[in-house]
Amino acid sequence: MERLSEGVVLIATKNAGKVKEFAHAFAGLGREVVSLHQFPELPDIPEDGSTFAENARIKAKTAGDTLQAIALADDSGLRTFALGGAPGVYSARYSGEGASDADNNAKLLRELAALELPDAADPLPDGTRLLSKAQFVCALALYDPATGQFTETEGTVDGYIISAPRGDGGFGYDPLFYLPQLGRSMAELSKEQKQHISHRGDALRKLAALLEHNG
Ligand SMILES: O=c1nc[nH]c2c1ncn2[C@H]1C[C@H](O)[C@@H](COP(=O)(O)OP(=O)(O)OP(=O)(O)O)O1
Ligand SMILES: [Mg+2]
Repeated sequence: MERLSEGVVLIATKNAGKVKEFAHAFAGLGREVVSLHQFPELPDIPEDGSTFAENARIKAKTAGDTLQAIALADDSGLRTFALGGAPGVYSARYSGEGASDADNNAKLLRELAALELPDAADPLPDGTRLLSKAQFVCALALYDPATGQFTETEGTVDGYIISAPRGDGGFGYDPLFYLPQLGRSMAELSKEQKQHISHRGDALRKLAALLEHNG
């Protein structure tokens, strides 16, 4: 098993989109990241918690204990107002186990269309409809196997689900998540802009503040 070198941050994730965002954020602090892609022999971690925070703790503890390294885990997802908060903690497997981002986005639009609700706000100039208020949530858990302690934060960002995808940046539900204050979808932002506004950026800044405060 590959040894973790000093100063490298272990991110307990297999999501390539998250890895890119953490790599960008930690590069600003002069740190490199490794993800679970570097440890293919580790079995998949069951995410059977009922909250984002619980799932983040499960992933951080399993990876941290197994690899005997401080581990940072991210459990995140989308809450859609018109769907009573769905897909929530089921965001990654909304359209079934092993679902692709495209499958999940298609299901989200199908479910919203089936409701036949009035739009949540006026359409965009090109006719794209704002179907529902929505929120991205990111729970972060940093776990130290030497002490058994967790440091945890949660970040959010509010927006709208739109009727047609925009942009090709980011990952997951980003092309369908519209930020009215920027007039763009999350997938139309640069890495810097996404980090500035996103649930993950929010949670990371809160984590940095907490670690600084706790010494
Ligand atoms: O910034 C984001 N932009 C768009 N979509 C996002 C974002 N953040 C989370 N999401 C969606 C993707 C996935 O459908 C679910 C996360 O599920 P979640 O279990 O936390 O991650 P995952 O299974 O992809 O990787 P892993 O558990 O190995 O970290 O929410
Ligand atoms: Mg997952």
